[in-house]
Amino acid sequence: MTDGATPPVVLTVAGTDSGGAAGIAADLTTFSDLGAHGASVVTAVTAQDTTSVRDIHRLPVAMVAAQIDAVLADLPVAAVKTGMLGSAEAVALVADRFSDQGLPVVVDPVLVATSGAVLGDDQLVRAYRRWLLPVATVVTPNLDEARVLTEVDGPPDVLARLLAETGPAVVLTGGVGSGSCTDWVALPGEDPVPLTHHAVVTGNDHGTGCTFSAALTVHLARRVPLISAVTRAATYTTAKLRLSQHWELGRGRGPIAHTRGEIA
Ligand SMILES: Nc1ncnc2c1ncn2[C@@H]1O[C@H](COP(=O)(O)OP(=O)(O)O)[C@@H](O)[C@H]1O
Ligand SMILES: Cc1ncc(COP(=O)(O)O)c(N)n1
Repeated sequence: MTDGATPPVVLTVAGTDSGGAAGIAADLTTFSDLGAHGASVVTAVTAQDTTSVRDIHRLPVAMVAAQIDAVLADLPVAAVKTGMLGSAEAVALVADRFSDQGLPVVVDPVLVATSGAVLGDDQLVRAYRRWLLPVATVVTPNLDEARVLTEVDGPPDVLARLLAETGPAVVLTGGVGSGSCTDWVALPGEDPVPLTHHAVVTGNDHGTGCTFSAALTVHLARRVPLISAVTRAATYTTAKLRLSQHWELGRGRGPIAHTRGEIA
């Protein structure tokens, strides 16, 4: 982007993390870092730190709707991502509002926090399957989320293929092996493709999935083709993990960097 040019508008519909690692904090800093203007719709407020989620306050669905409507009525949104939606009603609302906008819709099906806290129940999982996956352009579950969504306990490529049969492209993230990570990309009706990159050995990975899906959303807003957008989002996420690799923040899984350090 050249200085002074109007940036693309990217919208996140997600929850807050009081510890500043995941959710809206991760999304807005990533949008900003990658040159997009971030709009944000808050679905839930979490009292959360690096060790746990202590409490969750879900906003009334009418307030979530009012925020979405305010943004859509005024700003030229180029792509949207969803994070923690918090209730089946919010999932249905988001599906309804974005089904006919003609925008890339990236769905990060947040069900469990890095700390292990459950952020979505069975009803929410059913709502994802019924309403939001059919509307999504790309869904970005990790292996646990893919298992919950498919109700199948298979390997990542099989789960990616199964999920892609429900409509969206799938990026099944985060198979961290010895020295490398493999994300599986599946398009409906095609063989899943593994994308492998360097793994950062760190305990500071709270907010990693949000950061990845936010970066992916910015690239899709700029109409970068999917495989290239996934590769660039993974490269960005890896650089941020490298930056915070040795940080000592919090007593649990520390945050992925949202600072602008020296990024190779
Ligand atoms: N230790 C790591 N080193 C490098 N990349 C990682 C590491 N952990 C996750 N990633 C990458 O970050 C992105 C988000 O993955 P993931 O950790 O599965 O998200 P989530 O927070 O939803 O579990 C993926 O591209 C994944 O490969
Ligand atoms: C508000 C909110 N949104 C998303 C996540 C998931 O992020 P992570 O998987 O890194 O814990 C989270 N913990 N809190």
